[in-house]
Amino acid sequence: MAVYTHVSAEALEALLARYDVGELVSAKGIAEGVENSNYLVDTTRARFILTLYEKRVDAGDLPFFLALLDHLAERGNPVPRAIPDRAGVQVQTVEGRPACLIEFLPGVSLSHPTPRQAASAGRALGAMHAALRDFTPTRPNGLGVDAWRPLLNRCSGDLDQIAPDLFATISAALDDVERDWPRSLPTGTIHADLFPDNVLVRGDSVSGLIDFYFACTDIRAYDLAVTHSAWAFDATGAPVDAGVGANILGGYASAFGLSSEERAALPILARGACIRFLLTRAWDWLNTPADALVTRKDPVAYLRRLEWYRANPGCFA
Ligand SMILES: Nc1ncnc2c1ncn2[C@@H]1O[C@H](COP(=O)(O)OP(=O)(O)OP(=O)(O)O)[C@@H](O)[C@H]1O
Ligand SMILES: N[C@@H](CCO)C(=O)O
Repeated sequence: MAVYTHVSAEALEALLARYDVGELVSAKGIAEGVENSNYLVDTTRARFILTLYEKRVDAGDLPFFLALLDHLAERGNPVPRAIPDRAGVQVQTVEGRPACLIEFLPGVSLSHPTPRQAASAGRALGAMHAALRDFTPTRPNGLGVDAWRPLLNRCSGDLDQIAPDLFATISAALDDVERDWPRSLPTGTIHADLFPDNVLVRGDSVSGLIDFYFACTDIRAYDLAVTHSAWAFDATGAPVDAGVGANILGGYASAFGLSSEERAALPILARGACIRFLLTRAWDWLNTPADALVTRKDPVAYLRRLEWYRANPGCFA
């Protein structure tokens, strides 16, 4: 579930009174998601998402994320904008939390993407990188390659509670990734978390890209590697239809292009992506009580992906 903060009807009506969006008809909490509190809000004029930012999103980063969404939407990318109130303000305070009223996008989020949907998602990622070529604000990647060793050390030997010898396995994998990490590939603004559940589709086509709260400035091909690692495997970490991963790459290359240097770096970038998601999932696993309302994501599914990329270095050729 992802409703950490309850929003009263009075608070919601007071919020909507600041906007030209009609009168409140109904509001209900959205169960999906783990980071923020999300409500589906219907007014007499339209449907919206109300997001209250919880623990992981730093309010100081919101201007970057909102400028990014405006920039992408202005260039025709299917991303939800935060609606400005009558005074032009996008970030409000609701029940003591920073909050935004956000455009509702049509479509459903995917749990088992098909190769055609993957091709559309790859194209959407490429189109997003193209539209961000002239986006000038920057934000360091707080979960980039330089953050993984400190995070590994914070998890420490507790990792072995998750799988035997996990600390030693990830330590050795990280030695390789740090040694071979590309330092001169093109960088730009990246989504950094384009999992199937952050993509909305109608039929075979992408209708929305959401959840930009890890967006940052980093290697563009790393975004492609993250996306491949998220789409080409099932929830247990077993590879799915090879057409899914191939079409993520093909769709991306057709929309933005992929240089031979970027393609050659994908195996190491993908192993880095596996370490990133394994470590953040492991941290949450070790620090979230098993009976908490939030569903913990399985770190071992990313160990399986890491092993698969090590065994299949030619998969991006
Ligand atoms: N702009 C939007 N338009 C339509 N549906 C949306 C929109 N934003 C969010 N949703 C719906 O709300 C659900 C939860 O949103 P989201 O994934 O952003 O949650 P979160 O808790 O912020 O992030 P996370 O996925 O990292 O847990 C999504 O799966 C999607 O169904
Ligand atoms: N997409 C991440 C969660 C952060 O939104 C994961 O699956 O581990």
